[in-house]
Amino acid sequence: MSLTETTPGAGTPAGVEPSLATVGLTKAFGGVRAVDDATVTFHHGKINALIGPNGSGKTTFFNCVTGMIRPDAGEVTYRGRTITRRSPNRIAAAGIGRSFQLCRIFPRLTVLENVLVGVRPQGLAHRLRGARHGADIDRARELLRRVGIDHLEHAEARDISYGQQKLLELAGVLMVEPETIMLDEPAGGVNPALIGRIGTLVRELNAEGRTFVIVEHNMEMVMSLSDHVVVFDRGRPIAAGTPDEVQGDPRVLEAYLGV
Ligand SMILES: Nc1ncnc2c1ncn2[C@@H]1O[C@H](COP(=O)(O)OP(=O)(O)OP(=O)(O)O)[C@@H](O)[C@H]1O
Repeated sequence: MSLTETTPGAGTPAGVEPSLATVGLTKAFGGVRAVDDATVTFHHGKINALIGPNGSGKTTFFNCVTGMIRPDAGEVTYRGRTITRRSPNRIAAAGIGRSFQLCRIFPRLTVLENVLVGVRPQGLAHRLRGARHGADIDRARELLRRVGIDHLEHAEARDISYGQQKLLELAGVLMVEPETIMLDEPAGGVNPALIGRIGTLVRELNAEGRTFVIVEHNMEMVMSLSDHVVVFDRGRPIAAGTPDEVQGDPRVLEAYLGV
């Protein structure tokens, strides 16, 4: 029996190129196996979603694959190359950008400065100094325009709405031109109008060639946006496929509803 048949989420259909992938990824906190022997493949050039009930290990999975925490066991590859246990900077340099469940912005910096600090991986002061090149500023402004908050360029980040902060974080991620973008709950705590804008941006950026891996609880967004959905329960994938396939999967209903 192939890996695809035994492990939901592990395989890639014919004609699909693997993007980010894990084999046997495991991370425990004390007695809790937050990610438990997870073998998952996301698809290059597609909008992938990672869903699952609260506490099923999605954020821990993101943190392991982006180098924020060290997995206890398992392999992470990106487009066929191993990136297991690399530092977050090296993983970013490999082409993977990410956002956080609770926005990571500098509240007392302006909106424009927040985008500029994404350009350089060193300390904050150095990043700001180094980023004051005209070309970087032009690009930061262009990205703010793109996400629709250019009118807020001089505002301090703490003074804009939470949804606008999510858009700001996305602009910061785009500043380093990642090939693959991982978003942790882009719609969480965001009003419906801005959720719509985030969805449209994801679609546009995907049409331009960027791969997405999105953790999200908003099922309407996930099902309307995604090409490929992986479902986690208790730290491991229990189903994977198109939105229609996973919605009809009894294992998914059981995980969500406990039926
Ligand atoms: N730093 C930590 N220390 C101890 N336990 C942790 C830590 N981080 C996560 N956990 C535990 O690991 C499990 C998975 O948590 P995780 O946040 O990865 O799930 P999630 O699917 O992202 O949840 P949610 O959808 O609620 O954000 C939970 O039981 C959580 O309490």
